[in-house]
Amino acid sequence: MKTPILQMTGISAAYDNKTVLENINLTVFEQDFLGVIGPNGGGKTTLIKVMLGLLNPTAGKVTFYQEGKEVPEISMGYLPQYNSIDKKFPISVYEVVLSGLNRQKSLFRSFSPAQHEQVKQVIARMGLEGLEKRAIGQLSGGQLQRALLGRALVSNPQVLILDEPNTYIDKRFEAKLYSLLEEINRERAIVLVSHDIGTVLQNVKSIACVNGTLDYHPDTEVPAEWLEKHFGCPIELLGHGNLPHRVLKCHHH
Ligand SMILES: Nc1ncnc2c1ncn2[C@@H]1O[C@H](COP(=O)(O)OP(=O)(O)OP(=O)(O)O)[C@@H](O)[C@H]1O
Repeated sequence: MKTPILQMTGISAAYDNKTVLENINLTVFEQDFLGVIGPNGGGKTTLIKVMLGLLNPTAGKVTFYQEGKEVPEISMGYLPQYNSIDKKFPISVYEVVLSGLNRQKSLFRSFSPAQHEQVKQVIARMGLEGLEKRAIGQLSGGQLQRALLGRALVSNPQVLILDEPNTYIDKRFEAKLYSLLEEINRERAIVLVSHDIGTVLQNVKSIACVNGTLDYHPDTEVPAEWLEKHFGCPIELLGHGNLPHRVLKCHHH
């Protein structure tokens, strides 16, 4: 039996009266690995902003659960889109990861020794030892991604939300990211937004396709017709490694 931790019911969202999401229903379960796919501008980032409470919906509600009981909130870690990061901001790797604990710190107290220990452990887990003092502007894309993943994870959130993490790194490092995510998913739910349908289908447990409205698929045995219908593009099934995966055919919008 799957236990829900986050439920969106009848959610609509808009910017300046322009509706971008309409009547969305979606449940994220404990240990879920939900892939959010959809065309450019379809509303994927808007969906996770509503999940995170960064954008108020114009209709509907988001409900959170812990051990099956409704609670006012759950802890969520967030890896934002690459282009939303100010790489000139003068902050070190250590400070970036530490900032993931800001919500757990009382206003006029400094961080506790236990919290600094948590930061050190996460930095080691992300393979960033030795880079603690380096400014984020002097990191490679992959290192910056791991620092921000560390920030998202350091508070031990119940859900980890990643917006297009593949844009940080080149293809060679993508496999490393996904094995790290597989490990993280043993401890918590993950919501992954990505353009890359092929990679998503190989790694996630369930799929939501967002294009103004949302269509949910409870597993990754997604028929090509379903993807074509909801993604709005023709899609082809390809053999790739041990797993079949689907890619977009050449097409024009
Ligand atoms: N802050 C904003 N103000 C006004 N309109 C916005 C804002 N953010 C997004 N939009 C618009 O809302 C729609 C959905 O955007 P959103 O970023 O959620 O889509 P997306 O599916 O994440 O796109 P992409 O795949 O390109 O990242 C788009 O038409 C976009 O132009």
